[in-house]
Amino acid sequence: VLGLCGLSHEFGSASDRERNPWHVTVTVIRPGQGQERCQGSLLSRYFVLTAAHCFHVDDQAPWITVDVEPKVQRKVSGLFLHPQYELGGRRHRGVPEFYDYDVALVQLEEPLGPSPTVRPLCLPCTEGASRALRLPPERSNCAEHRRLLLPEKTLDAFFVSPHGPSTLQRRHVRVKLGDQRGPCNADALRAPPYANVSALDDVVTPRFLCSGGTEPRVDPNACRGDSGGPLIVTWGQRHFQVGVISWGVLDVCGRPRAPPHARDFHINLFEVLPWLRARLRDEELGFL
Ligand SMILES: Cc1cc(Br)c(Nc2ncc[nH]2)c2c(Cl)c[nH]c12
Repeated sequence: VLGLCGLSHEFGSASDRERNPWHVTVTVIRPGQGQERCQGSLLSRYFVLTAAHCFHVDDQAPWITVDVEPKVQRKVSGLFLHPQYELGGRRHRGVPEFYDYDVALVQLEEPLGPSPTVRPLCLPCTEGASRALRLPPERSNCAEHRRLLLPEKTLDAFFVSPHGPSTLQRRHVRVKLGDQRGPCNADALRAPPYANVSALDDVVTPRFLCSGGTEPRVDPNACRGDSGGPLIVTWGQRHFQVGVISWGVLDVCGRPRAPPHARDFHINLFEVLPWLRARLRDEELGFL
């Protein structure tokens, strides 16, 4: 087993990688068609979780590489897009890009870690997460994980942005749940590609978590290149992945004064557990 999930070194002199040992970058180089870059997270020795929209349906595993740390590039043996992901699935409803179920798993040719700079994030609804949450056996279940990690109220979380070749910056955001969820989701229709969309439900589905905006505090926004990266919740000294960065309303990344309707949308991992469980069955994660 890969030891303790979601553990990082937070002491002063720790490197960015020691603080975020689960962070990887996924690169797709399509022969003769340029390249695409996304972020991802290590969930086990062989599997990286990222966004499905980083890939085309005909992408091959040999075209994909995973950068674990500077100059450590790993080959890929498999690519698994969520079966219900379909970017063009709602074109007939005026939705040019539909990001529902925007998640993918990338399988590495060789196993990784553990090491001080390479370690998986805790995946909810696994035994590793229960241990990290320090739950007694009678509370060691998926409903309890969801109650603790994703309560129906505004939630502090963070994502990680690469800031140059070897620096990783944590961006602290608040996920708008509870009574702030509606107003956050409503801003989805302010995204330029959705100008002709009439119904909010055509774009925002129950799979999404919404962050960003200026209340109660100005949240940073994800850049397109941050897509696929993990949305992380901290519990004590341990870190848990609750979402995957999918898309945003405006491409205002990095700009300090983003408007209140600059929101980012993430796929809620609790909404894709059956797929994660099936694909990660042999990874000894101990799904609950
Ligand atoms: C992080 C991120 C990903 C994607 Br994909 C974007 N593209 C997009 N969003 C809506 C329709 N298409 C954006 C934009 Cl725009 C801002 N941030 C983004």
